[in-house]
Amino acid sequence: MDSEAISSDSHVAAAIATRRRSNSVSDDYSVQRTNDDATQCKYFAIQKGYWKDDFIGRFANSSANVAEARRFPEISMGYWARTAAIEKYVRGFLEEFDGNAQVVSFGCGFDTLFWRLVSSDAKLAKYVEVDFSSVTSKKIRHILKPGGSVDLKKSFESEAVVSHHADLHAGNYHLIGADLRQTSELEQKLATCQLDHDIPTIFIAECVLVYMSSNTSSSLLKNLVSQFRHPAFVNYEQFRTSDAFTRVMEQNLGERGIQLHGLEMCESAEKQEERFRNAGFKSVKVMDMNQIFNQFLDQDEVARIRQIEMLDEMELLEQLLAHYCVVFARV
Ligand SMILES: C[S@@+](CC[C@H](N)C(=O)[O-])C[C@H]1O[C@@H](n2cnc3c(N)ncnc32)[C@H](O)[C@@H]1O
Repeated sequence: MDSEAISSDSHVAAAIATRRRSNSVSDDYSVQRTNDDATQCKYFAIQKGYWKDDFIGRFANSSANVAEARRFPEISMGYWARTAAIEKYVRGFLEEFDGNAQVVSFGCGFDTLFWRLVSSDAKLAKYVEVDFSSVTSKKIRHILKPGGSVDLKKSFESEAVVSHHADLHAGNYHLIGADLRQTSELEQKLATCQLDHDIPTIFIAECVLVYMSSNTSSSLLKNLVSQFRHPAFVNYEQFRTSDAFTRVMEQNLGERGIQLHGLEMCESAEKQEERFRNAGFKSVKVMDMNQIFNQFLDQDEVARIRQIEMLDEMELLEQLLAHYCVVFARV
């Protein structure tokens, strides 16, 4: 067979594989793997000194090399800004209610915010993390594995009880395996965490809602407003999605079998506002990551971040930050 035929065959095969993946469980598998990317990028940025996290080393693969494109300073700055912004919103919320408040993290991946809060003596009533069972079971293994210099179990109020390999309950910390798109499965699993529906509760979705259809994420938000008396929501995801930047990103993700089913909600601040207001949230603030970087976050910290790896030009960073946003919504 000549080389052209081989290459066109492999093109066809790749296209068929992508189409198959997009409508099957392997689509979910590819989405779950985005957690590995986020963890490795955060681990890389932390090692560079962008921020301090004593816990991520338990979850990251310290021997894996981060792809060159993910080692650009712009990428590390973006990860720093998103982590810092979410942490600031959550800490502010917990302080506002003197710790008598709960945190629920949807699509938590290997996020370490629970440990960062507890180790800094932040007060909270309950912390619940949710992800696909295949992700939570891995997270549980990392939490419980012996050895290492940091013992994650030390942060728990009581001994960890694991069920079905995918759920862990330990005092005020809970990690549960559930598909956020499956309403009754999610509600059943959340019920095992005995959340108090009457106290203030902040929900986090860091790069998660975009993987679900707009209808599904909208009904998830509506359910929260109807079930919790004082919910707040901090959402980080793509933004300004109708230009070439997003098309290239979509194409790259598509080649890895990842579809962004909820991208239409990320088009503009108006779309985000509409989604949260329709779900019953009364106040909705949308900031793109340039605003987060230059106004919302501590400017001494921003100055320190800028020194770590000096950029020759700001255009790429500004372009990247313009395509992500944080939404903070309250009832
Ligand atoms: C890009 S990763 C982000 C992980 C973490 N929030 C962070 O920012 O480091 C997306 C996460 O959302 C989870 N996720 C996406 N769709 C989900 C669903 N329908 N149900 C449960 N988890 C989901 C994935 O498994 C993955 O862990």
